[in-house]
Amino acid sequence: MNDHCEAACSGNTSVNSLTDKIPGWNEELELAFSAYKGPYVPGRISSRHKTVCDVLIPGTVVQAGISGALQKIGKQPVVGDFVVLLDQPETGSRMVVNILPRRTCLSRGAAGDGGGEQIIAANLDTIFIVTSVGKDLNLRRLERYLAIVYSSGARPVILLNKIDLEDNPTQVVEKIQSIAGIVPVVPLSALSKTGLDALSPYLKPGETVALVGSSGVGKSTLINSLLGETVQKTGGIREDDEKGRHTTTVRQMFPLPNGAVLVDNPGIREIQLGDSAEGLEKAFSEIVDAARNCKFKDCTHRDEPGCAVLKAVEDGLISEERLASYHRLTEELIFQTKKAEIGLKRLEKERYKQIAVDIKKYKKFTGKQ
Ligand SMILES: Nc1nc2c(ncn2[C@@H]2O[C@H](COP(=O)(O)OP(=O)(O)OP(=O)(O)O)[C@@H](O)[C@H]2O)c(=O)[nH]1
Ligand SMILES: [Zn+2]
Repeated sequence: MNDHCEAACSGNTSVNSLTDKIPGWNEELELAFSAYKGPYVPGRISSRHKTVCDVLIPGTVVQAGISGALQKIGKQPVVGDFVVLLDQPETGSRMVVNILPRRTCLSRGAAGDGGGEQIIAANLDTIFIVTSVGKDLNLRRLERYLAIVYSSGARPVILLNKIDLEDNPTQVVEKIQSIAGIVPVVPLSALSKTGLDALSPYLKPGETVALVGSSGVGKSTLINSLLGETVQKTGGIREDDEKGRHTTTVRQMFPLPNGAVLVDNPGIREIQLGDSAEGLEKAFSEIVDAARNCKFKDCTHRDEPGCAVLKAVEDGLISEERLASYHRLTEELIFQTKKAEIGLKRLEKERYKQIAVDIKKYKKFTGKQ
């Protein structure tokens, strides 16, 4: 009996054996997968290429295609997805046929005219928002990341890296904490490996953790330090491994010895504010709380009379920068939503145009006017 068949067919023991072999596997997934029998095996997407995926199955990583049925309904497996794989070793065919329910979803506003959302990773438990001391530290950028991470459903943790270069790290942590609310801020040095112990509560067995943050803040260095080996190139020079090549296996999931897993790929690194209305509210919860007392329900907190948010700014309870940042991100969100709507309307218009052409053709064909 081969490894994955053993895992898929061995009844009650399968949850445990799969938890060991597919990081993040749990009873809920087991239940969702129980509908599948026979040549189906469970797996987790460790890397996504244009038309194929690398799938972690018990004991190994295999490459698989995506079933036509799945593509037809517009379901695209992404890094971190738990999937159902139709495995037929005798024909050498492997196909992702379904995606098991996602716990969390990291998305971004899709590039291009259509607007809309694009899911880039799934089932992330925690996202480390990495920043570093010095000129890279930008509170406004952190607020943006917080909004994105909140809306993904993952738990945000801010890492302040390169504290070996800072005389007063506590002061910098306090500054960040002023915008982070209840989100933990962890000072560390990825290079000299100080402070890494504070990450262990988030790197428990079965947990999936991704890293976001600007170029040069030390994400690759941190991954290498946590893994104790050089797996990611550092120094900001990165090859484009995904360029149309389907055969290279780009490592994007890095299992830690204890069973936790780090996820790192360019798509996650480059996230932007997408459909993050809910995340924005969580990232600016003190503004949302104050706004409950505004006189007008649709108050924009700019110049309305009876605005409780402006009053809180006046009283020094909320900083002007925070409110300005909230306004800026809200505007951005409205702009993106409008862009998406315009894209949809245009599609609709094109569809109607086509219908009109079809009707004309039909009338011509039947001789009716
Ligand atoms: N002094 C100091 N330097 C660090 C630390 N962590 C990373 N660096 C340096 O910062 C530079 C950038 O580090 P990377 O790990 O490549 O940064 P990155 O976030 O992966 O950058 P991209 O790959 O461009 O996204 C390298 O020269 C690292 O050696 C640290 O804790 N202290
Ligand atoms: Zn108001």
